[in-house]
Amino acid sequence: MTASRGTTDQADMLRQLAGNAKKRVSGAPRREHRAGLRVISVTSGKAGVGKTSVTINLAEALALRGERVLVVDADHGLGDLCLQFGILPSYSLSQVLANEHTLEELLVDLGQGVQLLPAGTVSQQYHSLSPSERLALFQAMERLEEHFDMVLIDTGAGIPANVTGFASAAREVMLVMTPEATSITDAYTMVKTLSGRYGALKFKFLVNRCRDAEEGAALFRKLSAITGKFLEVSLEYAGCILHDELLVESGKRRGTLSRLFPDATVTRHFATLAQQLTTEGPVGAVATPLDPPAARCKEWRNHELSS
Ligand SMILES: Nc1ncnc2c1ncn2[C@@H]1O[C@H](COP(=O)(O)OP(=O)(O)OP(=O)(O)O)[C@@H](O)[C@H]1O
Repeated sequence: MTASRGTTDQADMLRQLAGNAKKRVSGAPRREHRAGLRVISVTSGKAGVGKTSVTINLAEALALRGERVLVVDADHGLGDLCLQFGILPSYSLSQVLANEHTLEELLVDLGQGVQLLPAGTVSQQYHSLSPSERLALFQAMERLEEHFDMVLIDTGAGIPANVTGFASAAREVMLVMTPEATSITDAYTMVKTLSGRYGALKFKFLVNRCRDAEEGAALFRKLSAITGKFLEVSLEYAGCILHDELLVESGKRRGTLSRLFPDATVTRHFATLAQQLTTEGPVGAVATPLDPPAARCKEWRNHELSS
């Protein structure tokens, strides 16, 4: 199959998929306050800044607000959520792609209204998947959409294509950074790469491990000033999470803040972040490079399929 033929086939398939998705959405019972599924990638320019901690605690805070949340663990590093929670998935993605099991069977119930899709090995192998396997993966992910209100994708760090591919698979990108010397450079590189590679135009920033709120806001102002000079992107400030040893403690105990420390200040910060996200609606929308009518209908972007 030639590349252009493959692209046409995929575009046809996507149009069909988009049509099906539309039908499902209009026919499926939806929570009244939901405008539709929201997919947010949580990513960073650098490893170890707290993506996984932010993802899982934000997921629980969202679930406590009544959202049905799916966490996609697309990080195959040490921050792998399965490793952190001591979970051994029953099936692998290759079995799903071979139609031996469904993606639903791969889901792990983390409790508190949060489900986990352990996809770490997928992101590792992502770019070795054939176009038809990638299509099968996104089709399978689409089938999950009616079960959830929010999807948070915990990606790996940095700019390898397997990381940025997952990071840009969502309409919204939340970049996590910390107040370290290299943080601004790393975040800037990530914004430049994502916007250059995928046309991502808006990002939401969360500063983690701050001393105080002013430190987070100051860091964001610096980053905005630099990106404003060199890049045509829109940045939004999500706020900051203070450095708090309770996060380390909850990680050690393989738990989460809302379960272990429901009344702690840092737990309230996550609740506030969840509240902002649910009340303000989608932010940081990513431009869609695909055929517009098909792309508009899809929350899981399939940009790789067109290449
Ligand atoms: N706000 C915080 N205060 C104190 N410690 C934190 C905070 N956020 C995260 N940590 C700690 O920092 C360490 C790294 O966090 P985490 O694994 O979430 O980072 P990550 O960005 O997902 O890492 P990786 O890139 O390796 O996947 C963990 O020990 C975690 O408990």
